[in-house]
Parts: sequence; structure tokens; C-alpha cells
Amino acid sequence: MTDWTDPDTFAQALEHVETKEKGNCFEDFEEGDVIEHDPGLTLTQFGNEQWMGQTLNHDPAYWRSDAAEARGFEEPPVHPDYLTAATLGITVEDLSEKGGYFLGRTDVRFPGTPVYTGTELHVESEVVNTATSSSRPEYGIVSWRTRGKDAETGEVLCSYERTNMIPRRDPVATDGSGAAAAEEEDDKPDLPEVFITPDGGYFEDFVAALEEADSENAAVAYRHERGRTQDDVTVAQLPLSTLNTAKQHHNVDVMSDSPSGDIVTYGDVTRSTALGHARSDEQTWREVGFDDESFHTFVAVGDTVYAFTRVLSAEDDASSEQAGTVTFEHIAFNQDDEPVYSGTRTAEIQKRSN
Ligand SMILES: CC(C)(COP(=O)(O)OP(=O)(O)OC[C@H]1O[C@@H](n2cnc3c(N)ncnc32)[C@H](O)[C@@H]1OP(=O)(O)O)[C@@H](O)C(=O)NCCC(=O)NCCSC(=O)C[C@](C)(O)C(=O)O
Repeated sequence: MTDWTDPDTFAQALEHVETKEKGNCFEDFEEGDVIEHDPGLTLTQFGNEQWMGQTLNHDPAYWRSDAAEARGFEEPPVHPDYLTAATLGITVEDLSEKGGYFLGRTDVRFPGTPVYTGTELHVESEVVNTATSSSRPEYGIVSWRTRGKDAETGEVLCSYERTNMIPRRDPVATDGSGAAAAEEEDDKPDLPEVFITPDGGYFEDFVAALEEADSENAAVAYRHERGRTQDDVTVAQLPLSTLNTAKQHHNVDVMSDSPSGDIVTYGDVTRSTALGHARSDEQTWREVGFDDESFHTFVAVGDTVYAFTRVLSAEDDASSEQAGTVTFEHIAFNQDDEPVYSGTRTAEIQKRSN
């Protein structure tokens, strides 16, 4: 009788059987397709606190009831970064489990916030664009508009547009124009002479720093001291806790043969960690939204995520008189000073007068 567990026999069996595949290839997506994602998630206090704790998002309003009340919340709410990561995590099985790199995201908004723990999330996505990659024949580029809804009321809690590289079933010929165009780019740096750091983290501090920068060849730009070295918890555990099944984060065997050679940090962990560093140096009131987010290179176990902030504008038009609106560009970078993430963020920042 054949012993299927004999190593030689088993190796032959593995060679002959088909693999029941997971996920979709580029060819499976057509513009206009709407995908209802089957996985759902209850946004629990444990999930929320685990995400915030590990990414250094320690704003007391998300941890303590008295601090939450002082900020106009009924109780400590679900953090917008966890809500965003959970909304995206649920979509991975259908959209990007095949192994595409998360390139970027824009128009991240929270129409239904604040959201409280116990809310069940139901997520759907629409294919908004499919494109050939001119530099990588084995991939296409797909963008989806995703909406995370309260499963009970249907209210949209988080929405965004995300873009990934997605493996093709059949590679196509490319003209290489992307790489050629990149080489032609004039990349001479054009940095200002003076870099100004706000005196504090209140709205008035950002206004004052921008006024100072306006009078000379200067920018309001500074780095944050904290760093967070990536470990098994941030790389594998946090994405799995959002039901993100991308092999990039938990299958060392497959990833050893990929460009990174190793499992990599979920893009939402990288950006949330950098944002946590930035928020620790400001008095956040509410998160408004995120745009033009890009992931420039991989972050892996052992890499350390730091943050750099540029203040772009400050307007006295927030939803509450106790705050003003500030727009930032945040850049996450690693121990070799390489940018790994960048994006703009609009947030309401508390006024000192309160
Ligand atoms: C992917 C790598 C290797 C390509 O690096 P490269 O130097 O070869 O390429 P590039 O020139 O920067 O870009 C390649 C192509 O992508 C396009 N592109 C680039 N950015 C955008 C964007 N925002 N929107 C639209 N298109 C974009 C770009 O225009 C270009 O098009 P082309 O082939 O036609 O010339 C490199 O950029 C890299 O390593 N990036 C980091 C990726 C990463 O680590 N992402 C986060 C972790 S993966 C993840 O979280 C997974 C997730 C969430 O679980 C899940 O989706 O399932």
C-alpha cells in the first residue's frame, strides 16, 4: 500500500496535484464590478486597544472615559487608524490576497464617526480603474473605491480609494516607458534654507510657525523622536487581527522568493505608527481625512519606523470652536533614512485657549 506520508512519495504527489488558489488576478477585475466582502468584523475594545497600543497611538481620549468626554465623545471611540485598517483588512481576501503590493490610497474619510466598539463592519468595493503597468509585465495596477459600513444601519463609517499592483495570470509585453520616464526626471532637490519647528502642539503653534515661515525661504518641517522597530506582532499579528490575509505579512516561505525576501509590514501599520509618532507631538481634536498616500519601499521585521512632518496649512474652520484645521504631510522613514510612506493628513487640532 502506498504510504502518502513517505517524503519521496509525498514530494511526487505535491508535484502532480493542483493548488486550490486563493484571491483574484488582475484579469478578474473589470471597471464597474462591485464586490461585497464576505468577512466581517466586530470592532472590539480589545482589537482597538491592541492596534493603538502597538502603533503608539496613545491619545488619552481613546483610552480614558473622562478624556473622551472632554473631547465630546460619549466614551473612548474606535480609533480612525484601526477603523481604516479593519475596513481594508476585510477586503484583502477578494482584492489583493494574490500578492499585489499596496501602492497607495487617497480620499480616506470618516463620514459616520465617531464609531464605538461593538459596531459590526460590513465592507464593499467597486473597481474604479484597471491599468497595465508599463514597467512590470507580470503585474497590472487596480484601483478600488471601498466603503466600510455599520452592518446594522448601513451608514458609511470609512471610505477611500486604494491602488495595488496585482499579479497577472499571463504576463504582457510592456513598453518600459514608466522606468524610462522616471530616469529622465529632473530630481534636483529644491529645499528651503530654514526649517521651523512649532513651539507646541496646539493650533495656535502651527499658525504661528506657518506665519514665521511665510516671511522667508522657510518651511515648517521637523522630525519626531520616537521609533518603533517592527516585530512579529506588528508584521504578522496586527494584519491578521483585521482579517488581512495577504501572504506578504505572514508567510515567510512564499515571501523568501519575493523582492523583499521576507514578510513585510502591512501598509496600515507603517502609516499608523508614523502617525502615532506625529500625534504624540500635537493636541489632536479629530481626524478629518488622508490623501495622496504612497508606500515607497518595504518595511520588514527589524526595520524601525520613524516620522517626519511638514505643516502645509492651518485654517480656523474646524467643526468645533475648540479646534482649528491643520493639513500636514507626514513621511514615515526607516533606520537608513529612506522614506517608506508619505501622505497628507487633515486633522482638527485643539486651541490653546480651551
Ligand atoms: C511596489 C514597488 C516594489 C514598486 O517599485 P518600483 O520602483 O518598481 O516601481 P514604481 O515605479 O514606484 O511603481 C511601479 C508602478 O506602479 C505605479 N504606482 C506607484 N504608486 C502608485 C500609486 N500610488 N497609484 C497608482 N500607481 C502607482 C507607478 O506609476 C508605476 O507604474 P508603471 O509600471 O506603469 O510605470 C515599490 O514601490 C515598493 O516596494 N513599495 C512598497 C510597497 C509596500 O510595502 N506596501 C505596503 C505593504 S504591502 C501591503 O500592505 C499589502 C496589503 C495592504 O495587505 C494588501 O494590499 O493586501
